[in-house]
Amino acid sequence: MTELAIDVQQLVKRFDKKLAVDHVDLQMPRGKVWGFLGPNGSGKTTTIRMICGLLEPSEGKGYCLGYDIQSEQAAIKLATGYMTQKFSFWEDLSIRENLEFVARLYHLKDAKNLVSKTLDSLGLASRQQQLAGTLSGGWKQRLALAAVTMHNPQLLLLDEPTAGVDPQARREFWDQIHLLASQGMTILVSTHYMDEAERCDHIVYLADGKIITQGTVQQIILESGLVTYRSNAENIRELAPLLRQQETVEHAAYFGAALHVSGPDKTALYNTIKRVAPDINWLEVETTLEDTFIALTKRAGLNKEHL
Ligand SMILES: Nc1ncnc2c1ncn2[C@@H]1O[C@H](COP(=O)(O)OP(=O)(O)OP(=O)(O)O)[C@@H](O)[C@H]1O
Repeated sequence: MTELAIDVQQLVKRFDKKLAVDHVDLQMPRGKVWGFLGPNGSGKTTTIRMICGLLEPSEGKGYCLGYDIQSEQAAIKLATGYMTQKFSFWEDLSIRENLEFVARLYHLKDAKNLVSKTLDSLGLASRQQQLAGTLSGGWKQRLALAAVTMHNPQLLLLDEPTAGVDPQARREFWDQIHLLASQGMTILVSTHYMDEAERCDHIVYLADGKIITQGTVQQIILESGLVTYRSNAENIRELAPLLRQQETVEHAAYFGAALHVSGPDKTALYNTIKRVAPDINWLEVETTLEDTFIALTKRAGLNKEHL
């Protein structure tokens, strides 16, 4: 068994003239939870689809669980579970019937028992007779997770699995993710939520198809070299646009009622905020992952309106 769950080199995907994925290298060890982050359209889904053999790369090569992504797609499909952004079910079938159908698709042995076990482990047993079409977002997502893990894949690829799901359901979903990881499953999950990113062993940040940075949360924040000041002053909203125009300010963004101002040079940043907003109290705070990603996206020349 290879040590790397994913080992791809120089992956490129072009859709006509659009370069969706731009020479991506990924070496992901087994048994870890990796997070895929990046603005909308940065290439996360396209990369995931190439890794699991659903999309032919324009260039590059690689292996998923030791299988060649360009010639061994069938083996990859059996060894992975892929939860797409818009997972779908047979709405007129019950939860149990949906899972039994999936079990048959994978030719799983002793399907009835396996479905019962899966229903129990994901807390779905009490609702097994409910029609999938009548489930709320959180329950649908649980059903989707059951469907993609029932064949006991070595690798789970989850594409924004918690989008539109309430905080309680998101937390429970992440408890399941960590449980599966503790049982040896490797998990790659794309997300826009910072709290979810912080629950990953390793983060890969993409912008415009390229990997901008990767590492643990601490490494990414440290390597950004950013210093951050915060103010809760009442009139700070009036000053924010002016602060954003300053050369030494790399980003200024609200976190609730507080304004975070970040830049790479501590002295220059402090001098700037004291010049622009002299009567306001500023407190140096730890740079957050969100501060870092906003600044990195800007460094890459990718404000949202450009995407
Ligand atoms: N089948 C396709 N045909 C043409 N362009 C595509 C196709 N699939 C993706 N793209 C383009 O490739 C780029 C990357 O898209 P992708 O869906 O991989 O981004 P993403 O990071 O997953 O975005 P999101 O966070 O919104 O899901 C986008 O500009 C998208 O419009």
